[in-house]
Amino acid sequence: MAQPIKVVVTGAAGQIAYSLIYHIAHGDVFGADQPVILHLLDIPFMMGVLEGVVMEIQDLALPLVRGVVPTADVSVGFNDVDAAFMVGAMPRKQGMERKDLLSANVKIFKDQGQALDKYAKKSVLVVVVGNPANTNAYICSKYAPSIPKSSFSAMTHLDQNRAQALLAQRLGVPVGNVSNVIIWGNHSPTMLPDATHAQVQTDAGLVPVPKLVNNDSWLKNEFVPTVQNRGAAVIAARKMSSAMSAAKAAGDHMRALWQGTPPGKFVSLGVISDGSYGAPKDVMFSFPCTVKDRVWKIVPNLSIDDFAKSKLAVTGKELSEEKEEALSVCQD
Ligand SMILES: NC(=O)c1ccc[n+]([C@@H]2O[C@H](COP(=O)([O-])OP(=O)(O)OC[C@H]3O[C@@H](n4cnc5c(N)ncnc54)[C@H](O)[C@@H]3O)[C@@H](O)[C@H]2O)c1
Ligand SMILES: O=C(O)CC[C@H](O)C(=O)O
Repeated sequence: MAQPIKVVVTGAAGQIAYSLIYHIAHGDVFGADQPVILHLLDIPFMMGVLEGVVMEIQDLALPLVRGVVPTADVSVGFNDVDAAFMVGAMPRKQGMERKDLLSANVKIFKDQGQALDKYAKKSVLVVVVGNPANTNAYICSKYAPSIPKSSFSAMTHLDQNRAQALLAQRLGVPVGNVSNVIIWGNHSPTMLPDATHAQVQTDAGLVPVPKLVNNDSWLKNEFVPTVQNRGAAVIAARKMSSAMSAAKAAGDHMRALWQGTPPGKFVSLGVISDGSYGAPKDVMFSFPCTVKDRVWKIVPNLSIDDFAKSKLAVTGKELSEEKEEALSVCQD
């Protein structure tokens, strides 16, 4: 069996981590043969709660767990880690604007970027979940200059899963038969969920989703806003931010990075933009990607129509504005 890898989860006493830790410990993310040492980082006030989480991990009796390190000290939490789930941040509550999160959370990612730079392996893969995820990932990477920018990504896999599930429901097919839905841009209501290149596995082979849906108005006027606003809908119903589905998506995202994407399949990742598809450069923009040997590549040459182009411009502009605001918060 392989040597254990060290995996840090920040915000380890919180809602998302409570589900995410199980996925990691069970082998759903890094593989059924990959032992893990779990580094669980939270703030000093949460150390009591974290003790309870550690007891529960022990009581899971899962064979892949080879150690658990609960801590409020970044030099311990990030020490020599191979993979990092950056979850620890304030979630939006009902009545809060998404923008309220930026000033509250972005400084956490500056500090933790600096800590990753100092203590983590240089080969670490960093997935940012805490909101605003794309801009936090940008800041985290900026303050960790010794780690390649391509090792940082922001999670839009929850939006991808939401879009995939909505299409499966509309078409009356199993969700696992739908693939290659794309999330473009920011993990925010400006994102573009795009079914143009999505496919359904049928008995007759792969069939394009737009052909099966056969209703452009539904795709533009219902599918897109439903996915864009799903996070807010969950908050309105639960009075708390999505957690079980966010944890599953964080595992899906890291699994794609760690184990690669199947032939012909895309995964949406918020990654440093090279300006592909007219996106602004040097922001963490969600693109369709393939992954091989832990290296992602933006899928080239996909057709995008005028509707998509106009939406990409809006979400790109939002990301550029968020980046400027975050940089100014970090200078305060
Ligand atoms: N990208 C996505 O799709 C997505 C989806 C859902 C939620 N989120 C975001 O994930 C974040 C976490 O959500 P949650 O529901 O788990 O929140 P939560 O409040 O339940 O847990 C957050 C945890 O982070 C901890 N924390 C705060 N500052 C920290 C720091 N500096 N270092 C380490 N830990 C710290 C808190 O003490 C708490 O235990 C939120 O920002 C939320 O908006 C993102
Ligand atoms: O705060 C929000 O609007 C969304 C919270 C979370 O990112 C989600 O998508 O469920």
